[in-house]
Amino acid sequence: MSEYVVRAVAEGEERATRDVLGRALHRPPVSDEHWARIAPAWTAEGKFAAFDGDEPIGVTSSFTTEMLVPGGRRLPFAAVDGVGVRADWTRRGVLTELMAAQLTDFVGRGQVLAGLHASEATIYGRYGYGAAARGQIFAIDRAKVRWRADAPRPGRVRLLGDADALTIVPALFRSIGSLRPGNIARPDHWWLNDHDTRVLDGHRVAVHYGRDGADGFATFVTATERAPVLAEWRTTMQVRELHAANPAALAGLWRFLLSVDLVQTAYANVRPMDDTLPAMLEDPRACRTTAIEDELWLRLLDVPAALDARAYGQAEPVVIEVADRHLIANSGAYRVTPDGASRTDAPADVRLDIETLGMLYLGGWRPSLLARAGRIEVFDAEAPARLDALFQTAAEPWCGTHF
Ligand SMILES: CC(=O)SCCNC(=O)CCNC(=O)[C@H](O)C(C)(C)COP(=O)(O)OP(=O)(O)OC[C@H]1O[C@@H](n2cnc3c(N)ncnc32)[C@H](O)[C@@H]1OP(=O)(O)O
Repeated sequence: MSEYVVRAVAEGEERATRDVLGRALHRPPVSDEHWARIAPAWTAEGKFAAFDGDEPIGVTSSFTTEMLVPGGRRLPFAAVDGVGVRADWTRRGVLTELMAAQLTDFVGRGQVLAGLHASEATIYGRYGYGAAARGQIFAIDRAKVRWRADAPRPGRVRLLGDADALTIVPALFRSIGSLRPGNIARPDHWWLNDHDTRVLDGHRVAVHYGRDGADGFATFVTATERAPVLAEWRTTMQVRELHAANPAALAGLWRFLLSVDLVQTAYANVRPMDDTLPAMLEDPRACRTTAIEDELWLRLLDVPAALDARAYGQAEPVVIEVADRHLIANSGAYRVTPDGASRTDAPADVRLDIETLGMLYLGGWRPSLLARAGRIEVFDAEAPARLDALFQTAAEPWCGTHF
Protein backbone atom coordinates (compact mmCIF):
# COMPACT_ATOMS: atom_id res chain seq x y z
CA MET A 1 0.00 0.00 0.00
CA SER A 2 1.16 3.52 -0.84
CA GLU A 3 2.29 5.63 2.14
CA TYR A 4 0.18 8.56 1.00
CA VAL A 5 -2.99 9.23 -0.95
CA VAL A 6 -3.38 11.82 -3.71
CA ARG A 7 -6.83 13.37 -4.03
CA ALA A 8 -8.68 16.63 -4.62
CA VAL A 9 -8.51 19.13 -1.75
CA ALA A 10 -11.80 19.39 0.14
CA GLU A 11 -13.36 22.42 1.77
CA GLY A 12 -11.81 22.99 5.18
CA GLU A 13 -8.37 21.79 4.03
CA GLU A 14 -7.37 24.98 2.22
CA ARG A 15 -5.22 26.65 4.85
CA ALA A 16 -3.28 23.49 5.71
CA THR A 17 -2.43 22.99 2.02
CA ARG A 18 -1.41 26.65 1.73
CA ASP A 19 0.99 26.09 4.61
CA VAL A 20 2.50 23.02 2.91
CA LEU A 21 3.25 25.23 -0.10
CA GLY A 22 4.59 28.03 2.10
CA ARG A 23 6.97 25.74 3.98
CA ALA A 24 8.23 24.13 0.76
CA LEU A 25 9.04 27.65 -0.48
CA HIS A 26 10.71 28.53 2.85
CA ARG A 27 8.02 30.92 3.96
CA PRO A 28 6.49 31.00 7.45
CA PRO A 29 2.97 29.64 7.99
CA VAL A 30 0.30 32.22 7.15
CA SER A 31 -0.86 34.40 10.03
CA ASP A 32 -4.59 34.79 10.75
CA GLU A 33 -4.48 38.30 9.28
CA HIS A 34 -2.69 37.15 6.12
CA TRP A 35 -5.09 34.22 5.73
CA ALA A 36 -8.09 36.54 6.02
CA ARG A 37 -6.80 38.40 2.99
CA ILE A 38 -5.74 35.52 0.75
CA ALA A 39 -8.42 32.93 1.64
CA PRO A 40 -10.76 34.06 -1.20
CA ALA A 41 -7.87 33.44 -3.60
CA TRP A 42 -6.89 30.02 -2.16
CA THR A 43 -10.06 27.96 -2.49
CA ALA A 44 -10.23 24.16 -2.72
CA GLU A 45 -11.15 24.37 -6.42
CA GLY A 46 -8.38 23.25 -8.78
CA LYS A 47 -6.19 21.85 -6.01
CA PHE A 48 -4.83 18.37 -5.48
CA ALA A 49 -2.88 17.28 -2.42
CA ALA A 50 -1.05 14.23 -1.16
CA PHE A 51 -2.12 13.20 2.35
CA ASP A 52 -0.34 11.13 4.99
CA GLY A 53 -3.45 10.24 6.98
CA ASP A 54 -5.25 13.57 7.37
CA GLU A 55 -2.12 15.61 6.99
CA PRO A 56 -1.32 17.22 3.63
CA ILE A 57 2.32 16.66 2.63
CA GLY A 58 2.24 17.91 -0.95
CA VAL A 59 0.04 20.18 -3.05
CA THR A 60 -0.51 21.46 -6.56
CA SER A 61 -2.84 24.39 -7.08
CA SER A 62 -4.34 26.02 -10.17
CA PHE A 63 -6.90 28.50 -11.42
CA THR A 64 -8.43 28.82 -14.85
CA THR A 65 -8.41 31.77 -17.19
CA GLU A 66 -7.65 32.50 -20.87
CA MET A 67 -4.40 32.89 -22.79
CA LEU A 68 -3.80 34.78 -26.01
CA VAL A 69 -2.13 32.63 -28.68
CA PRO A 70 -0.46 33.70 -31.95
CA GLY A 71 -3.07 35.10 -34.31
CA GLY A 72 -5.27 36.56 -31.56
CA ARG A 73 -7.44 33.70 -30.28
CA ARG A 74 -7.92 33.18 -26.55
CA LEU A 75 -7.78 29.60 -25.31
CA PRO A 76 -8.89 28.03 -22.00
CA PHE A 77 -5.78 28.13 -19.84
CA ALA A 78 -5.03 26.41 -16.53
CA ALA A 79 -2.52 28.40 -14.48
CA VAL A 80 -0.56 26.19 -12.06
CA ASP A 81 0.06 28.66 -9.25
CA GLY A 82 1.55 26.69 -6.38
CA VAL A 83 3.47 23.41 -6.15
CA GLY A 84 5.26 22.07 -3.11
CA VAL A 85 6.10 18.83 -1.34
CA ARG A 86 7.09 18.76 2.34
CA ALA A 87 10.86 18.35 2.68
CA ASP A 88 10.61 14.97 4.42
CA TRP A 89 8.53 13.56 1.56
CA THR A 90 10.49 14.70 -1.49
CA ARG A 91 11.93 12.33 -4.16
CA ARG A 92 9.38 9.61 -3.50
CA GLY A 93 7.18 10.37 -6.50
CA VAL A 94 4.67 12.67 -4.74
CA LEU A 95 4.94 15.45 -7.33
CA THR A 96 4.70 12.95 -10.16
CA GLU A 97 1.39 11.66 -8.82
CA LEU A 98 0.10 15.18 -8.19
CA MET A 99 0.99 16.25 -11.74
CA ALA A 100 -0.70 13.18 -13.22
CA ALA A 101 -3.92 13.87 -11.27
CA GLN A 102 -3.85 17.53 -12.23
CA LEU A 103 -3.23 16.93 -15.95
CA THR A 104 -6.12 14.45 -16.11
CA ASP A 105 -8.36 16.93 -14.30
CA PHE A 106 -7.42 19.78 -16.69
CA VAL A 107 -8.28 17.65 -19.72
CA GLY A 108 -11.58 16.58 -18.13
CA ARG A 109 -12.48 20.23 -17.64
CA GLY A 110 -11.78 21.17 -21.26
CA GLN A 111 -8.62 23.18 -20.67
CA VAL A 112 -6.50 23.48 -23.82
CA LEU A 113 -3.27 24.87 -22.38
CA ALA A 114 -1.61 24.82 -18.97
CA GLY A 115 1.29 26.92 -17.76
CA LEU A 116 3.43 27.80 -14.81
CA HIS A 117 6.41 29.81 -13.62
CA ALA A 118 9.04 27.35 -12.42
CA SER A 119 11.20 27.67 -9.30
CA GLU A 120 13.78 25.46 -11.02
CA ALA A 121 14.16 24.73 -14.73
CA THR A 122 14.77 21.01 -14.16
CA ILE A 123 11.39 20.07 -12.70
CA TYR A 124 8.56 20.37 -15.24
CA GLY A 125 9.88 19.21 -18.61
CA ARG A 126 9.20 15.59 -17.63
CA TYR A 127 5.49 16.44 -17.29
CA GLY A 128 5.35 18.00 -20.76
CA TYR A 129 5.87 21.68 -19.89
CA GLY A 130 8.28 23.55 -22.16
CA ALA A 131 10.00 26.90 -21.52
CA ALA A 132 7.85 28.84 -23.99
CA ALA A 133 8.58 32.46 -23.11
CA ARG A 134 11.70 34.07 -21.80
CA GLY A 135 12.23 37.41 -20.13
CA GLN A 136 15.21 39.66 -19.48
CA ILE A 137 16.31 41.43 -16.32
CA PHE A 138 17.40 45.02 -16.86
CA ALA A 139 19.84 46.99 -14.73
CA ILE A 140 19.58 50.64 -15.77
CA ASP A 141 22.25 53.19 -14.87
CA ARG A 142 20.16 56.33 -14.48
CA ALA A 143 23.13 58.70 -14.85
CA LYS A 144 23.66 57.45 -18.42
CA VAL A 145 20.04 57.70 -19.52
CA ARG A 146 19.50 60.18 -22.40
CA TRP A 147 16.46 59.76 -24.58
CA ARG A 148 16.79 59.74 -28.35
CA ALA A 149 14.97 62.61 -30.03
CA ASP A 150 12.87 60.17 -32.07
CA ALA A 151 11.61 58.18 -29.04
CA PRO A 152 7.77 58.21 -28.85
CA ARG A 153 6.35 61.34 -27.21
CA PRO A 154 4.77 60.45 -23.89
CA GLY A 155 1.63 61.75 -22.22
CA ARG A 156 1.39 62.57 -18.50
CA VAL A 157 2.24 60.18 -15.67
CA ARG A 158 0.65 60.43 -12.21
CA LEU A 159 1.25 58.45 -9.02
CA LEU A 160 -1.83 56.86 -7.47
CA GLY A 161 -2.64 56.97 -3.79
CA ASP A 162 -2.62 53.55 -2.06
CA ALA A 163 -6.39 53.50 -1.69
CA ASP A 164 -6.95 54.04 -5.42
CA ALA A 165 -4.52 51.39 -6.68
CA LEU A 166 -6.67 48.36 -6.08
CA THR A 167 -9.71 49.84 -7.75
CA ILE A 168 -8.02 51.55 -10.69
CA VAL A 169 -5.21 49.16 -11.67
CA PRO A 170 -7.21 45.92 -12.19
CA ALA A 171 -9.63 47.77 -14.48
CA LEU A 172 -6.73 49.41 -16.31
CA PHE A 173 -5.02 46.03 -16.76
CA ARG A 174 -8.28 44.70 -18.27
CA SER A 175 -8.61 47.67 -20.62
CA ILE A 176 -5.00 47.29 -21.84
CA GLY A 177 -5.99 43.73 -22.72
CA SER A 178 -3.92 40.89 -24.08
CA LEU A 179 -1.45 42.16 -26.63
CA ARG A 180 1.12 39.45 -27.16
CA PRO A 181 1.18 35.63 -27.22
CA GLY A 182 1.32 34.31 -23.68
CA ASN A 183 -0.64 37.18 -22.08
CA ILE A 184 -3.40 35.94 -19.75
CA ALA A 185 -6.50 37.54 -18.26
CA ARG A 186 -6.19 38.08 -14.48
CA PRO A 187 -9.19 36.80 -12.50
CA ASP A 188 -10.30 39.15 -9.71
CA HIS A 189 -8.77 36.90 -7.05
CA TRP A 190 -5.32 37.29 -8.61
CA TRP A 191 -5.11 40.75 -7.10
CA LEU A 192 -5.69 39.33 -3.60
CA ASN A 193 -3.04 36.65 -3.71
CA ASP A 194 0.47 37.34 -2.47
CA HIS A 195 2.51 37.22 -5.64
CA ASP A 196 5.81 39.06 -5.88
CA THR A 197 4.26 41.46 -8.31
CA ARG A 198 1.03 42.35 -6.54
CA VAL A 199 -0.11 45.95 -6.33
CA LEU A 200 -0.30 45.85 -2.55
CA ASP A 201 1.77 46.82 0.46
CA GLY A 202 4.21 49.56 -0.22
CA HIS A 203 4.31 49.44 -4.01
CA ARG A 204 4.07 52.79 -5.72
CA VAL A 205 1.82 52.86 -8.74
CA ALA A 206 2.35 55.15 -11.74
CA VAL A 207 -0.35 55.54 -14.39
CA HIS A 208 0.24 56.92 -17.88
CA TYR A 209 -2.45 59.07 -19.48
CA GLY A 210 -2.39 59.38 -23.26
CA ARG A 211 -4.76 61.24 -25.56
CA ASP A 212 -7.60 58.81 -24.81
CA GLY A 213 -7.05 58.48 -21.07
CA ALA A 214 -5.21 55.95 -18.91
CA ASP A 215 -3.28 53.50 -21.11
CA GLY A 216 -0.51 52.03 -18.99
CA PHE A 217 0.80 51.53 -15.48
CA ALA A 218 3.95 50.60 -13.62
CA THR A 219 4.47 49.44 -10.04
CA PHE A 220 7.77 49.85 -8.24
CA VAL A 221 9.53 49.93 -4.90
CA THR A 222 12.66 51.79 -3.86
CA ALA A 223 15.25 51.00 -1.21
CA THR A 224 17.87 53.30 0.26
CA GLU A 225 20.98 52.26 2.15
CA ARG A 226 24.18 53.89 3.27
CA ALA A 227 27.24 52.49 1.50
CA PRO A 228 29.73 51.39 4.18
CA VAL A 229 33.04 53.03 3.12
CA LEU A 230 32.16 56.40 1.61
CA ALA A 231 28.97 56.63 3.67
CA GLU A 232 27.03 57.77 0.60
CA TRP A 233 23.32 57.09 0.37
CA ARG A 234 22.38 54.74 -2.46
CA THR A 235 18.88 54.28 -3.74
CA THR A 236 17.79 51.51 -6.05
CA MET A 237 14.45 51.01 -7.74
CA GLN A 238 12.78 47.67 -8.50
CA VAL A 239 10.26 47.93 -11.31
CA ARG A 240 7.79 45.11 -10.61
CA GLU A 241 5.20 45.58 -13.32
CA LEU A 242 5.00 47.66 -16.47
CA HIS A 243 2.07 47.22 -18.83
CA ALA A 244 1.34 49.61 -21.67
CA ALA A 245 -1.31 49.64 -24.38
CA ASN A 246 0.87 51.41 -26.94
CA PRO A 247 4.49 52.53 -27.59
CA ALA A 248 3.91 56.07 -26.25
CA ALA A 249 2.59 54.71 -22.94
CA LEU A 250 5.57 52.35 -22.67
CA ALA A 251 8.00 55.20 -23.40
CA GLY A 252 6.16 57.51 -21.01
CA LEU A 253 6.29 55.05 -18.13
CA TRP A 254 9.98 54.30 -18.67
CA ARG A 255 10.73 58.05 -18.88
CA PHE A 256 8.88 58.62 -15.62
CA LEU A 257 10.52 55.72 -13.76
CA LEU A 258 13.99 56.79 -14.88
CA SER A 259 13.32 60.41 -13.91
CA VAL A 260 12.73 59.70 -10.22
CA ASP A 261 15.34 61.68 -8.30
CA LEU A 262 18.10 60.14 -6.16
CA VAL A 263 17.81 56.70 -7.78
CA GLN A 264 21.18 55.44 -9.04
CA THR A 265 20.12 52.11 -10.52
CA ALA A 266 16.74 50.80 -11.58
CA TYR A 267 16.18 47.05 -11.97
CA ALA A 268 13.32 45.61 -13.94
CA ASN A 269 12.26 41.99 -13.62
CA VAL A 270 11.63 39.73 -16.54
CA ARG A 271 10.80 42.21 -19.28
CA PRO A 272 9.74 40.90 -22.70
CA MET A 273 12.67 40.02 -24.97
CA ASP A 274 11.58 42.80 -27.37
CA ASP A 275 11.10 45.59 -24.83
CA THR A 276 11.93 48.80 -26.73
CA LEU A 277 13.75 50.56 -23.85
CA PRO A 278 17.36 50.02 -25.04
CA ALA A 279 16.45 51.18 -28.56
CA MET A 280 15.04 54.47 -27.22
CA LEU A 281 18.27 55.45 -25.43
CA GLU A 282 21.22 57.47 -26.83
CA ASP A 283 23.49 55.00 -25.00
CA PRO A 284 21.86 51.56 -25.13
CA ARG A 285 24.50 50.38 -22.61
CA ALA A 286 22.70 52.47 -19.98
CA CYS A 287 20.27 49.55 -19.94
CA ARG A 288 22.12 46.27 -19.44
CA THR A 289 20.46 42.89 -19.68
CA THR A 290 21.93 41.16 -16.64
CA ALA A 291 20.09 37.86 -17.12
CA ILE A 292 17.70 36.07 -19.43
CA GLU A 293 15.31 33.73 -17.65
CA ASP A 294 12.58 31.31 -18.55
CA GLU A 295 9.35 33.16 -17.86
CA LEU A 296 6.38 30.97 -18.84
CA TRP A 297 6.38 27.17 -19.09
CA LEU A 298 3.63 25.96 -21.39
CA ARG A 299 1.95 22.56 -21.68
CA LEU A 300 -0.39 21.68 -24.54
CA LEU A 301 -3.24 19.66 -23.03
CA ASP A 302 -5.35 19.32 -26.17
CA VAL A 303 -2.85 19.24 -29.03
CA PRO A 304 -5.36 19.16 -31.94
CA ALA A 305 -7.32 22.13 -30.54
CA ALA A 306 -4.21 24.13 -29.63
CA LEU A 307 -2.45 23.56 -32.95
CA ASP A 308 -5.53 24.45 -34.96
CA ALA A 309 -6.26 27.61 -32.92
CA ARG A 310 -3.06 29.50 -33.59
CA ALA A 311 -2.14 31.37 -36.76
CA TYR A 312 0.80 30.32 -38.94
CA GLY A 313 3.13 32.10 -41.35
CA GLN A 314 3.51 31.26 -45.03
CA ALA A 315 5.42 28.06 -45.89
CA GLU A 316 4.89 24.64 -47.37
CA PRO A 317 3.10 22.35 -44.86
CA VAL A 318 5.08 20.22 -42.41
CA VAL A 319 3.96 16.95 -40.82
CA ILE A 320 5.03 16.84 -37.18
CA GLU A 321 4.86 13.70 -35.09
CA VAL A 322 4.20 14.46 -31.43
CA ALA A 323 4.96 12.12 -28.52
CA ASP A 324 3.12 12.66 -25.23
CA ARG A 325 3.63 9.92 -22.66
CA HIS A 326 1.29 11.43 -20.02
CA LEU A 327 -1.71 12.38 -22.21
CA ILE A 328 -1.45 9.61 -24.77
CA ALA A 329 -4.38 10.85 -26.88
CA ASN A 330 -2.20 13.78 -28.00
CA SER A 331 0.40 11.49 -29.57
CA GLY A 332 0.30 11.22 -33.34
CA ALA A 333 0.99 13.10 -36.57
CA TYR A 334 -0.32 16.59 -37.40
CA ARG A 335 -0.12 18.44 -40.70
CA VAL A 336 0.69 22.10 -40.01
CA THR A 337 -0.21 24.50 -42.82
CA PRO A 338 -0.61 28.29 -43.14
CA ASP A 339 -4.38 27.73 -42.74
CA GLY A 340 -4.32 25.58 -39.62
CA ALA A 341 -3.36 22.12 -38.41
CA SER A 342 -5.09 18.75 -38.24
CA ARG A 343 -4.34 15.08 -37.65
CA THR A 344 -2.92 13.13 -40.57
CA ASP A 345 -1.76 9.64 -41.51
CA ALA A 346 0.98 11.06 -43.72
CA PRO A 347 4.59 10.22 -42.85
CA ALA A 348 6.27 12.64 -40.47
CA ASP A 349 8.81 15.27 -41.61
CA VAL A 350 9.94 15.81 -38.01
CA ARG A 351 9.36 14.19 -34.62
CA LEU A 352 9.29 16.01 -31.28
CA ASP A 353 7.98 15.50 -27.77
CA ILE A 354 5.25 17.49 -26.06
CA GLU A 355 7.76 19.56 -24.03
CA THR A 356 9.45 20.80 -27.21
CA LEU A 357 6.08 21.57 -28.79
CA GLY A 358 5.33 23.68 -25.69
CA MET A 359 8.59 25.58 -26.25
CA LEU A 360 7.84 26.52 -29.84
CA TYR A 361 4.05 26.98 -29.73
CA LEU A 362 4.04 30.69 -28.79
CA GLY A 363 6.88 31.60 -31.17
CA GLY A 364 9.60 32.06 -28.55
CA TRP A 365 12.08 29.61 -30.11
CA ARG A 366 13.10 29.02 -33.73
CA PRO A 367 12.28 25.38 -34.49
CA SER A 368 15.50 25.14 -36.56
CA LEU A 369 17.50 25.97 -33.42
CA LEU A 370 15.67 23.27 -31.48
CA ALA A 371 16.41 20.85 -34.33
CA ARG A 372 20.12 21.73 -34.24
CA ALA A 373 20.00 21.22 -30.46
CA GLY A 374 18.68 17.71 -31.04
CA ARG A 375 15.25 18.34 -29.55
CA ILE A 376 13.53 17.86 -32.93
CA GLU A 377 14.30 14.74 -34.94
CA VAL A 378 14.43 15.67 -38.62
CA PHE A 379 13.43 13.32 -41.49
CA ASP A 380 13.09 16.02 -44.19
CA ALA A 381 16.10 18.38 -44.16
CA GLU A 382 13.95 21.28 -45.48
CA ALA A 383 11.36 20.95 -42.72
CA PRO A 384 13.07 23.04 -39.97
CA ALA A 385 13.23 26.15 -42.19
CA ARG A 386 9.56 25.68 -43.11
CA LEU A 387 8.69 25.29 -39.41
CA ASP A 388 10.56 28.54 -38.67
CA ALA A 389 8.34 30.38 -41.17
CA LEU A 390 5.14 28.68 -39.95
CA PHE A 391 5.68 29.26 -36.20
CA GLN A 392 7.23 32.76 -36.31
CA THR A 393 5.34 35.54 -34.51
CA ALA A 394 5.51 39.32 -34.82
CA ALA A 395 5.88 39.87 -31.05
CA GLU A 396 7.98 37.87 -28.62
CA PRO A 397 5.79 35.81 -26.29
CA TRP A 398 5.56 36.95 -22.67
CA CYS A 399 3.05 36.14 -19.98
CA GLY A 400 3.63 39.24 -17.85
CA THR A 401 1.51 37.94 -14.98
CA HIS A 402 3.19 36.17 -12.12
CA PHE A 403 1.11 33.41 -10.58
C1 LIG B 1 4.76 26.24 -10.28
C2 LIG B 1 5.44 26.31 -8.97
O1 LIG B 1 4.83 26.47 -7.99
S1 LIG B 1 7.14 26.24 -8.93
C3 LIG B 1 7.53 25.81 -7.24
C4 LIG B 1 7.91 24.38 -7.11
N1 LIG B 1 8.15 24.12 -5.70
C5 LIG B 1 9.36 24.20 -5.11
O2 LIG B 1 10.38 24.49 -5.74
C6 LIG B 1 9.37 23.97 -3.62
C7 LIG B 1 10.53 23.08 -3.17
N2 LIG B 1 10.55 21.78 -3.84
C8 LIG B 1 9.56 20.87 -3.69
O3 LIG B 1 8.56 21.10 -3.04
C9 LIG B 1 9.77 19.51 -4.36
O4 LIG B 1 11.14 19.20 -4.37
C10 LIG B 1 9.23 19.45 -5.80
C11 LIG B 1 7.76 19.82 -5.81
C12 LIG B 1 9.99 20.39 -6.72
C13 LIG B 1 9.45 18.00 -6.32
O5 LIG B 1 8.64 17.12 -5.58
P1 LIG B 1 9.02 15.56 -5.42
O6 LIG B 1 7.84 14.91 -4.78
O7 LIG B 1 10.34 15.42 -4.78
O8 LIG B 1 9.13 15.09 -6.94
P2 LIG B 1 9.13 13.58 -7.43
O9 LIG B 1 9.64 12.68 -6.32
O10 LIG B 1 7.81 13.23 -7.99
O11 LIG B 1 10.22 13.67 -8.55
C14 LIG B 1 10.00 13.29 -9.85
C15 LIG B 1 11.26 13.43 -10.65
O12 LIG B 1 11.66 14.80 -10.68
C16 LIG B 1 12.98 14.94 -10.16
N3 LIG B 1 13.00 16.20 -9.43
C17 LIG B 1 12.09 16.61 -8.54
N4 LIG B 1 12.42 17.83 -8.08
C18 LIG B 1 13.55 18.18 -8.70
C19 LIG B 1 14.38 19.32 -8.63
N5 LIG B 1 14.10 20.33 -7.81
N6 LIG B 1 15.46 19.35 -9.43
C20 LIG B 1 15.74 18.32 -10.26
N7 LIG B 1 14.98 17.20 -10.35
C21 LIG B 1 13.92 17.15 -9.57
C22 LIG B 1 13.18 13.74 -9.29
O13 LIG B 1 14.54 13.46 -9.12
C23 LIG B 1 12.46 12.68 -10.05
O14 LIG B 1 13.24 12.28 -11.14
P3 LIG B 1 13.06 10.82 -11.80
O15 LIG B 1 11.66 10.80 -12.36
O16 LIG B 1 14.10 10.79 -12.85
O17 LIG B 1 13.24 9.85 -10.68
